[in-house]
Amino acid sequence: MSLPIYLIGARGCGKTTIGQALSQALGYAFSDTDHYLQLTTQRSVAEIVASEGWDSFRARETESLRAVTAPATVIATGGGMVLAEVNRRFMREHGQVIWLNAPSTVLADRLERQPEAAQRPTLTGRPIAEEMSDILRERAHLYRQTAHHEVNAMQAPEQVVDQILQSLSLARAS
Ligand SMILES: Nc1ncnc2c1ncn2[C@@H]1O[C@H](COP(=O)(O)OP(=O)(O)OP(=O)(O)O)[C@@H](O)[C@H]1O
Ligand SMILES: O=C(O)C1=C[C@@H](O)[C@@H](O)[C@H](O)C1
Ligand SMILES: [Mg+2]
Repeated sequence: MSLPIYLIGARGCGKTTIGQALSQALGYAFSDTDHYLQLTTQRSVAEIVASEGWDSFRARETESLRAVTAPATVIATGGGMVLAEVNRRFMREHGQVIWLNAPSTVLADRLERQPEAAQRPTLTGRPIAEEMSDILRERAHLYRQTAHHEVNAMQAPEQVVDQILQSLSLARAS
């Protein structure tokens, strides 16, 4: 049985972009916990947070992780999935976990180009460059301790996918 592959990392590191390409390369299904929540609630992340608050969003996020977990599936997780110990343990126990790592300056640049504010509401109210620097400082150790493999997410998407395949000793399906 092929274990699920979880992609973790901060906003803008490419979990959705790389996850879709990786799933195609492997012939796996693709799921995204943020998209799953959007579909099942018919609300954006920003709307859920505005009406219920972050704690409720985080609880829903934990449910979404369990709901999308399936064999032969690449799962793009929300940037804050690693905050809860229960989520960190679940991912390590149920699959292979990949951290897409890039400096905060690169992440902030990508998010400035494509903010998608409905799915990425501000976490701190601070300018994006400062926020991403703070977020990585707070979370880097959680991404590191949760991941089985760390991949350089500054490379072109095709190279990121190849590095993940090499890390997992998996060949491309085609
Ligand atoms: N390796 C890459 N090189 C250049 N640009 C990239 C790369 N990966 C992703 N991007 C771009 O960065 C932006 C954010 O990517 P994406 O939405 O996949 O990130 P994410 O990790 O899923 O973010 P979130 O946690 O907010 O869902 C997109 O505009 C995407 O095209
Ligand atoms: O880094 C975070 O805490 C978040 C990342 C996004 O994927 C969304 O899950 C949400 O905007 C929160
Ligand atoms: Mg995403």
